[in-house]
Amino acid sequence: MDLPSGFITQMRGLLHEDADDFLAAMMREPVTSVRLNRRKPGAAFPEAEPVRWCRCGFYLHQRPVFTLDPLLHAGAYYVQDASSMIYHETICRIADILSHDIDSDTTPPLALLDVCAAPGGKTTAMIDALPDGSRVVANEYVAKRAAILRENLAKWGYPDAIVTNCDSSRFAGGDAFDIVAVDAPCSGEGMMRKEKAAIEQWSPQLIEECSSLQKEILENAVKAVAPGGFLIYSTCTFNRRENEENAEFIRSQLGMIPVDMGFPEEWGIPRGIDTDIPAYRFMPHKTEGEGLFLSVFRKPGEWEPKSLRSVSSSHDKGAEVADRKQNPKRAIQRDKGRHANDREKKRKEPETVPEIQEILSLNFDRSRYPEADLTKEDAIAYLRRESITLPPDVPKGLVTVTYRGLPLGMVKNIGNRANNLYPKNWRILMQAGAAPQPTK
Ligand SMILES: C[S@@+](CC[C@H](N)C(=O)[O-])C[C@H]1O[C@@H](n2cnc3c(N)ncnc32)[C@H](O)[C@@H]1O
Repeated sequence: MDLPSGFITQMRGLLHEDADDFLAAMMREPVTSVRLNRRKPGAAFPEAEPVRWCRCGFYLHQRPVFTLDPLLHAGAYYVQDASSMIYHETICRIADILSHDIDSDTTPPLALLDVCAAPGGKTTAMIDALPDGSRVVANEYVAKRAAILRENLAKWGYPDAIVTNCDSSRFAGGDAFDIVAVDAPCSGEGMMRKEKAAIEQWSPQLIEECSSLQKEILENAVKAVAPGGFLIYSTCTFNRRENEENAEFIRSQLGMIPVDMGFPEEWGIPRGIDTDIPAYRFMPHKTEGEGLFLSVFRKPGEWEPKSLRSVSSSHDKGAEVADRKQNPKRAIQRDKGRHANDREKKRKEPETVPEIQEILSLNFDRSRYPEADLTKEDAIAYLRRESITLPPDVPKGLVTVTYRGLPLGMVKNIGNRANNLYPKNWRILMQAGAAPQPTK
């Protein structure tokens, strides 16, 4: 792997005597890590090593063929770079600050907006650190990526999360959210070990373009933060222009107050470079994981735990929130159609097939349908959308299929076989038997 010479020069200028160690670490293979879903327990990785800054994160010695693990599709864990898992601890610490503010031992449910959310790694990490009942809006600007985000969040199962597909300007104003996260599109220098494209696309001009897009997103995002609420700004790049300089922009131009998250020294996370703003830089020669810059800010004003308005509570409604803003007339007509559909559906019950989002949701009423727990082989066949055969004692009709007790989806059991109702566009294409890869 040849790093761009301009990038090497930039990093030598930033890191001085540390630069050789950094460049050597950039040549090493990335490590594989996973984060467990605290609300869907069931996954276990024996011999995994804990990630210091995330109690539910683990490094693996081997990279399993994740696609062929039904527990991944059930939402029991997420494959995530260890550095990004700092979002979990960041939300834990923000929640502590907020409960302290109101002299309470517990944090009330919060409203959180993730402005740049796809594919959903940081959203799911934040969800796991939020108190139950918190409302989450996960937004993604690129429509195709929003579809992946919707799938990943559905699998994670948190019921009070919605997905939107908007420009960040849609959120400017309203002061509605206790926490707003901007994990900004960036030049991706921190991903060079994992993604060849990050090397190929690198240029000083790209850094400039990213830096100004980030400022635009940040200006909008800050307007969505409630008084006394928090803004988290992160990138997966190393240059100061997109990192410390934008953190300075947030403080001086957007009037936000930097907050030190106080991560312990023994976690070994380097601080920001040439700045008095408390910021963290995950660097591969210091911390096990890819590059990440993180800084946290607070909006001036008194925080009140009141921000749970105007955020609806199902994935589907979420899509409509986005739609409605673009075309209110069409949304109203669709509403009329929906009420008629609801009546029709009621008449046809119990044949109505629940949406996959509902089946995977932690709120799914599992007593509504009989369940069949699948072997790993059958679970993979199910995820491939093949028809499977259930044991003879399973009732005919709609059946929830589970793997190690976690719902995967539904089938319509007709006795000698069961028709597969897994969503077409979610089906896995990989054949069984692919070999795991060593990671270190
Ligand atoms: C660093 S990625 C987000 C990764 C995500 N937070 C995660 O942890 O899984 C940045 C995201 O910003 C999106 N994006 C691109 N252009 C954007 C824009 N103009 N406004 C907001 N987001 C944008 C990208 O499509 C991408 O999904």
